[in-house]
Amino acid sequence: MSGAEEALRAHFGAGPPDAMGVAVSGGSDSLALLHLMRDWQDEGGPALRVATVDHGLRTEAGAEAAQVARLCAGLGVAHDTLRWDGQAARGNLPDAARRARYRLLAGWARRHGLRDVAIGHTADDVAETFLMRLARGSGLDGLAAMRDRWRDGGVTFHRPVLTLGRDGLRDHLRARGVAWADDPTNDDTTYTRTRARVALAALAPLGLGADTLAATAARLRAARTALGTCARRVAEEIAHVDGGDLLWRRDDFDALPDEIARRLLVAGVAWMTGRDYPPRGTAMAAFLGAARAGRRMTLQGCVLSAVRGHLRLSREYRAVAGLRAPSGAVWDGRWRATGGTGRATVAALGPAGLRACPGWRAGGLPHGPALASPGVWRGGTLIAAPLAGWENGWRLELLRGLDDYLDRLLA
Ligand SMILES: Nc1ncnc2c1ncn2[C@@H]1O[C@H](COP(=O)(O)OP(=O)(O)OP(=O)(O)O)[C@@H](O)[C@H]1O
Repeated sequence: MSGAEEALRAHFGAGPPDAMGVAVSGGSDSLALLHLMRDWQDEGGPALRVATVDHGLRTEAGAEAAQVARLCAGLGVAHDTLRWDGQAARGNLPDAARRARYRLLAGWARRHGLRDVAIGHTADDVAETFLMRLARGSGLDGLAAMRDRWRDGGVTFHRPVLTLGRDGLRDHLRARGVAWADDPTNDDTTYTRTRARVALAALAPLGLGADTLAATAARLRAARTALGTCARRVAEEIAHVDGGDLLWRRDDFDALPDEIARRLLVAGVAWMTGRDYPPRGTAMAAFLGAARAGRRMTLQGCVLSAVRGHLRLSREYRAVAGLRAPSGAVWDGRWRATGGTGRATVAALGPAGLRACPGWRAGGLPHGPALASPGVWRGGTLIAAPLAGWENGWRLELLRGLDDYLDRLLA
């Protein structure tokens, strides 16, 4: 067995799935992944099904998908082309395309009863990312290598060739006479990744090859995992949820090293807002400073305050003042009103809601969090405010609880 075959099989350990999907763009990395997986299938590895995403962004993309389909037909593997209507996307297009790709792949896998999907990131991708992050001044989290597997949308995505170099994978394809598609953006030096690739080639004579940098990034990933595990243990001890707020015991928080304290805050903000991307480093440093000083500060629509021996993270009223959702639907990404009868609307209590609910202090929430907390309204009239102590037949269910927060500390 070649080293590449061994590495690929080692990724799955003793219990590989019976069947799995492979995401193949037509580039060398994912084509080599496909061939390695296909050889394994003959020797008892998972049965394969392949998908290519046509993002509709380059004219050649359709032809490349058709080329992958032909190749799969030759290998006796089922192939599907998934199309994305990228016209609707705004903002950062490559990022939107990447997110859409994972969403489409997860949906495709679920439709075909596949719980695992392999993608072709390599050690070169890790090394290029490492250089790009160095250039941005990233710390441990940014420099750590990408995960070799993660769950999303009910599917586990695998990177079985993450420790292998691109050159070796290309040799594997050449030996089999397989041609791959070269994405023209790979030579376009307006892309940071292309410049990182060029820089990497220049660093090789120093002994700083892709494999060396990828090995360092893998060590940093192990360190990141260890810190995440410690942060989670600390949070289990000192954090709790009250209403929709997250609280940490202040004495314990103050005694934490900055690195752990920062992780507790970053995960708290992500938990509250549902955003995947952490705040910028400078903003986060200021937030940590405010936490240390017990000073009020707002970040990404969340408010940090020091109240009665606790640090309290709450939703900012301004961030949710305009949000409306029919009862039964999800409000602010994390609340659902149930139990009452008839149609109603969920919206923040705000000043009008608190006026309509004079006993709101009975709910135990401070004034700011009470303003931002959800109430149930009908035609502009408040009919229930369960978090402010007035249930009136309605319940408000928090869809992300403490466990979700704790899990984010490991992510
Ligand atoms: N159009 C596509 N169709 C199917 N799979 C794809 C497609 N594009 C990428 N992939 C899968 O994702 C893997 C990584 O590709 P690529 O490096 O372009 O991904 P990315 O996540 O967009 O990149 P980045 O590393 O810049 O975040 C490929 O090896 C392949 O398995």
